[in-house]
Amino acid sequence: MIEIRNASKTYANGTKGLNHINLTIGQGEFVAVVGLSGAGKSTLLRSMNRLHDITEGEILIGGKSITAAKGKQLRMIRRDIGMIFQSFNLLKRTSVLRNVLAGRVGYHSTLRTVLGQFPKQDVELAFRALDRVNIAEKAYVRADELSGGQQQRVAIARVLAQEAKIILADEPVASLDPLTTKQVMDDLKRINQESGITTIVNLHFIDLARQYATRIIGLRAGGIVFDGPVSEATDERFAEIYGRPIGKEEMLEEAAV
Ligand SMILES: Nc1ncnc2c1ncn2[C@@H]1O[C@H](COP(=O)(O)OP(=O)(O)OP(=O)(O)O)[C@@H](O)[C@H]1O
Repeated sequence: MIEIRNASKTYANGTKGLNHINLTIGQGEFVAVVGLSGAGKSTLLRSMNRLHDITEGEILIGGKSITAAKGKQLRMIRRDIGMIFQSFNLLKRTSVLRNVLAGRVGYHSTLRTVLGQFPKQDVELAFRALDRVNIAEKAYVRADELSGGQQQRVAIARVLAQEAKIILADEPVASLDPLTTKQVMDDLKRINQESGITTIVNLHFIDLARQYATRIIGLRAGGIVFDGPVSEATDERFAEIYGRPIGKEEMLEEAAV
């Protein structure tokens, strides 16, 4: 469970990224966060694993305050949270398998991981993870030789190898074409359903949000302006979230034409 209590984030230059956010997300939910560029979607996601420090309030992960955690405590909380980025964030010149094994670094000493000494069980786990996203045959290929969609699958496999309980995906499909977008979203959804991993995805396209999420959170100027099931996220509500009628650029199906 993720609990966000009265969280605000003011950047050093005075910009308000988050404005008094209160939110509870239960284990196993699939949540899409939507809103215009600059609404605070990335700030919200990155605050959840403390890539950003909030300036007010508190965030609890599984009942533990990540806001207050330090050192080992912080590392232990972060071990349960997998991140997926628009730009994949892989070690490009390194094999797919090593990239997936990077998900295991939180479980071992730094020396062991620097030397690349992962136990046999980790390697087996990494292969199982690659299998779940259908790219086990690419294990020994260099990451930068894969297509964008395949690279994002490696990033998903890395999170699976990490045995994360929460996946935070910050615009995971923004660099992908429409077909690959659907494949990656299908992978995320299947993993959410099979393993009950809480999944929070920042999405630009509202048709994708409706198709894949069970709950939609709309942000505007750092605040929550909508929080409800997909059935309530009508075009009218989206227009309220965006502060204007929804346009073609917010629909994958139309943007793809
Ligand atoms: N490092 C930073 N320093 C100052 N302001 C920032 C910083 N990062 C983000 N902001 C500002 O905080 C607000 C929220 O940005 P954020 O990136 O979270 O929005 P977003 O909804 O994810 O938008 P996008 O889809 O464009 O990434 C914006 O006004 C943005 O300009």
